[in-house]
Amino acid sequence: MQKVFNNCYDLDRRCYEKFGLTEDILMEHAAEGMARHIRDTCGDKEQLLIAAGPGNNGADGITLARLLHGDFDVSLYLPYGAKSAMAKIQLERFLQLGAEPVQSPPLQADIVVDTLFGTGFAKPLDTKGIDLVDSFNGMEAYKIACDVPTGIDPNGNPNPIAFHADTTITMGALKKALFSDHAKPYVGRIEVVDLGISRTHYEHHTDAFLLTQEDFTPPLRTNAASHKGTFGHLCVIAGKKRGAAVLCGSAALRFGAGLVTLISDRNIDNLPFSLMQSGDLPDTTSAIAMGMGMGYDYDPILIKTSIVEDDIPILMDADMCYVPWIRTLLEKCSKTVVTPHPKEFSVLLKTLEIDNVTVSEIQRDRFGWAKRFSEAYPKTVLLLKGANTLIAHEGIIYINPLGTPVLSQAGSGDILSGLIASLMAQGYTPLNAAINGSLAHALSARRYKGANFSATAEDLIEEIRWLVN
Ligand SMILES: NC(=O)C1=CN([C@@H]2O[C@H](COP(=O)(O)OP(=O)(O)OC[C@H]3O[C@@H](n4cnc5c(N)ncnc54)[C@H](OP(=O)(O)O)[C@@H]3O)[C@@H](O)[C@H]2O)[C@@H](O)CC1
Ligand SMILES: [K+]
Repeated sequence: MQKVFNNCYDLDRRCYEKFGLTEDILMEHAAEGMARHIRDTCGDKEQLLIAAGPGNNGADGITLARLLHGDFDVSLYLPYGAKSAMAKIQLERFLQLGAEPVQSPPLQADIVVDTLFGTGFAKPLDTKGIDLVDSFNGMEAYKIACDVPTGIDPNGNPNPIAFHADTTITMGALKKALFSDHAKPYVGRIEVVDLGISRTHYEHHTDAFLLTQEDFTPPLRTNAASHKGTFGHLCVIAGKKRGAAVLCGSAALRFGAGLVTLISDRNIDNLPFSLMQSGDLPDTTSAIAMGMGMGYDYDPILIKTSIVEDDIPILMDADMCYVPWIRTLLEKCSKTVVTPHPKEFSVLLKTLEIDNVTVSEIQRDRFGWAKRFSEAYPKTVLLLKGANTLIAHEGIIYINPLGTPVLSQAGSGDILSGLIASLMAQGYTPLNAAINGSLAHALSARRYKGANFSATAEDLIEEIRWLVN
C-alpha cells in the first residue's frame, strides 16, 4: 500500500522545517529524477522540448533544461514567462550556460516534457494553454508530465483538456488527482521521485492509500484437517434475474467459499451442480450477498429479520441501492459492504437521504463523495466501482488502480460481489474482503489473454483459478 495525498505543500513545508532542506534542494532532486528517467529511457542527443509554466512546476522544467543541456537537443519554451521566485532563479542559472529559451515551440520533438502547471493549477486553461496542450497531444513523441499532467485540476478533472502523458513523474509522493476516473487516460505510467529524503521520511499522515498487487492476500488453505464447513457458507439471494445470482455464486465458489446456496422462493432450473438452492436461510449461513438481479420490489422479510438478529455479514449490490430498507441493514448490522457503480451510488445517497447528486457530480469528486458516505455510515465498507475503484471505510480511502477495460462487461459486477462475499463467508473482515475481492477481480482481468473486448463473465471466473500462479 502506498500513501496518497491531496497535494504536497504541507509535506514540502515539513521538509524545510523538520529536515532543514530548502526549496532549491527539493527542486534539484525533482528535476534530477526527471533527468534520470530521460537518460535511462531515451537516447542521447534526441530533441527534447520542455514547456515550462510561470510557477514552480515550470521551475522544475527550467532546472531540467539546465541538467540536460549539452547532452540533449533542448528547446525550453516559456509561454507565460517565469514568475515564481524559484522559476526566476532557475532561468538565471539556465541563461548562465549561454543558452536561450525558444520563442515558439518546435513543431516536432522526440520527447515532450510538460512542466506548464502542476499542483498550483487553479483555474481553467486559457486559449493559449488549450492550443499548446492540444498541439503537444497531437505530436508523435514520448510524453512526460511533471508532477501532474497540465489541465488536470486538484479533483482530477481535465479543465477543459489535459496533457496526455505516457509517463507522469510525480514529486515526493502520490496525489489523489492522479487517481480520479477522469485522469486515468491522461496520467500513463506513474513514477514517484524522492526529494532529498526517502518517502518514508517525506510522507506523513494521510486518509488515502493506493493498493498494489503485493497487497493481495488470497484465501489459501493451510489447514490440512479442513472440511467444506471450514470455509464458510455463502447464501446469495436470487430475485428476478437469477443469472446474476448464479454468476455471483459461481465466482464465490471459485474463490474458496466452502458452500454456496442460492436462496429463492421458486425452483431455479439448470443450476450448476456445485451450487445448492433453498427456500430458507440455512443455519450455517456465514455471509449473504443480495441485490444482484434482485428487483426493486423484492422484500424478503424473514431473511431481513435473520440478518439483523444474527448480525450476519452482508454484501449489498445493485438493486439494494434502490430499496429504502437498506437503511435498516446498514444501521443495525455491524459487517456490511455496499458495492454501487456511480449511478447506483447516486441513488443510494438519495435513498439514505445523504444528498441529491448526479452521476457526473459524483464522478467529478469521487474521493469527496466516498468519504462523505463513509463518515455518515462508518460501520459500512463502501466500494465505489470505477476505472479506479475506491474502497472507503471510517473515512479512509483505498484506491484500486489495477482495473482494465476487460472488466467493462455484463456480469462483471456480479462476479466482484461474489468474490467479496466469498471472503466475507470465509471470515475476512468486510474491509479486507472488499480490498482482496477487488484486487482478485482486477488481477483476473489482467491475466486474461484474449482480446480485451472478448472476455465473458465465465472467462473471468475461469481466470480466478490461476490467481496465485
Ligand atoms: N514547493 C516545493 O518545494 C516544490 C515544488 N515542486 C513543484 O512545484 C509545483 C507547484 O508549484 P506552484 O505552487 O508554483 O504551482 P504551479 O503548478 O507551478 O502553478 C502556479 C502558477 O501557475 C499559474 N496558473 C495556475 N493555473 C493557471 C492557468 N489555468 N492559467 C494560467 N496560469 C495559471 C499561477 O498564476 P496565478 O494563479 O498565481 O496568477 C502560478 O503562477 C509542483 O507541482 C511541483 O512540480 C517540486 O519542485 C518539489 C519542490
Ligand atoms: K505538469
